[in-house]
Amino acid sequence: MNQEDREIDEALALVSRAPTPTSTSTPAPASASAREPAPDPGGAPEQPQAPEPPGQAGRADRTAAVPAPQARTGATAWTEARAVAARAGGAAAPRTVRVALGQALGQVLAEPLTALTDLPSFDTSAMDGWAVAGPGPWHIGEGGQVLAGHAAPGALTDGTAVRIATGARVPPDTTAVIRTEHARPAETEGRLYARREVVQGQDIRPRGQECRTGDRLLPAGALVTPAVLGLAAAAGYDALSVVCRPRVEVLVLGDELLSEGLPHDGMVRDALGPLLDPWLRALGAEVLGTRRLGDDAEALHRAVTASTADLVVTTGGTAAGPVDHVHPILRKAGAELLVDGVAVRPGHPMLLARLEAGEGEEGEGEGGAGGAEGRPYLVGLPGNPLAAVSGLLTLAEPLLRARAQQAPRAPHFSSVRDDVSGHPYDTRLVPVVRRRRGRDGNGPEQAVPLHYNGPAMLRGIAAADGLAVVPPGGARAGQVLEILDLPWTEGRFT
Ligand SMILES: Nc1nc2c(c(=O)[nH]1)N[C@H]1C(S)=C(S)[C@@H](COP(=O)(O)OP(=O)(O)OC[C@H]3O[C@@H](n4cnc5c(N)ncnc54)[C@H](O)[C@@H]3O)O[C@H]1N2
Ligand code: MOO
Repeated sequence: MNQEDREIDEALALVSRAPTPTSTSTPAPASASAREPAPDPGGAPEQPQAPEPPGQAGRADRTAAVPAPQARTGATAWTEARAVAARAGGAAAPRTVRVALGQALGQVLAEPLTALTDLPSFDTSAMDGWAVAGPGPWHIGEGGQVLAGHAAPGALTDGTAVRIATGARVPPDTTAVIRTEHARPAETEGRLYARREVVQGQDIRPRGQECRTGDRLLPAGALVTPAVLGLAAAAGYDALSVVCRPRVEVLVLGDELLSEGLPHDGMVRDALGPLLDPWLRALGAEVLGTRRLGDDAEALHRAVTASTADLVVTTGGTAAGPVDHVHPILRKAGAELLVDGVAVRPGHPMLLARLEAGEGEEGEGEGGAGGAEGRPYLVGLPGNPLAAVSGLLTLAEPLLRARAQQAPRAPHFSSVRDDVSGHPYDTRLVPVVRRRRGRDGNGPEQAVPLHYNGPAMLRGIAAADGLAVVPPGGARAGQVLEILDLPWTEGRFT
């Protein structure tokens, strides 16, 4: 490891001493000092209480030897949970809306983008220079110059030339454009000579070269990127039909949460309200609001049943404690649990439920929030902050993407630099940073597992580029793992 790596490792508190794949606690980072608490595993699963499968200790590749998670816990397997969430999101016909171009960024086209005009819409000069007709030398016409944005110029007669600007309409009967630097005007003679051979049609962009009116430029479902906005504008659009952003309401539960200042008297700062709103927006949602409800079951029931959102996201209250109200209120609200616990660490108490249609929503048209298949959903995120992030990426993201008609994210893979400990039966999601090997940083890319990845910690994820999907039993250094990109680092692992 070079000096720069060492410094960054220290700053990010990377795992630089690799844990063994089967250990249930990871060592403190190499940079650990007296400032740090006594070896906080900071990442080892907190509850791998099930015994290691006999005779397998120390092996990372023993996935096949462990019983199916369902058989052990009733929890849904991680990949299946994501698939269930995606199916739920895709169940409803999409709502669509027409928005001004400037508002369409990041949304998905509800209709194909069809050219409203030929592009270019007239024969265009590709260069600053001279429009010429027929073979040279050419008589320099009296007509001045042809500029972009001006009305149709008159036709060129054979043997004449006229100055022309890039983007200007080419006069009818022009046979070529000669770039300024390839032309020699003899002002006294009133003639233009070419410095090199002139090819018929050179530097003229013919009308319709890029598309003809009615050509399909992009399919429905394409993501509106800045480039798509540019293309749409060029093709004549002032507004676009897009799939509506899924509406999400966030309900933050817990009497112990503070919204400002330092933690005190057993109270902690709400880390999830500030995190979820922008993260959900980055996933393409319209966040209707974030409300703090404390541990009030009645208020939670009212908020869930009255919500007009497509997706209600709750935080905390998913476990079986005395004030964990999410399961009881879902029962009371007649909700259908689609996922009740996932075989993933952290985050295993996460859940997904289909709610009854909200009041006044039943009559909405096809694809409305209350349509037969358009019922709203609830994703219950565990209260531990990294567990909540795990639930967000496992359940909320696939559901929102499908609801917004966005294609599932293409999986990325990267090899891990260090051994990563695993849960005996469950998938682990571990924050990683991207690094390139080699002195000049031009070697193959690697994912470096970060320390401080315990369920209650955000220190690792805050420094991360993605989350590595660690199979049951862990992974060895060099093993290729799927990496979940974070919305703000999308594509960095490609
Ligand atoms: N007997 C069992 N207890 C627990 C289990 C279990 O299987 N059996 N699972 C543990 C796991 S794993 C998790 S994760 C949590 C999930 O608990 P809840 O979803 O009910 O969350 P809470 O109890 O409300 O809170 C847990 C923890 O997180 C803190 N928290 C909550 N909300 C926030 C927030 N907005 N910002 C920051 N921190 C938050 C809260 O203070 C607690 O410390 O259950 C375990 N228990
Ligand atoms: O430990 Mo809990 O895995 O979901 O945070």
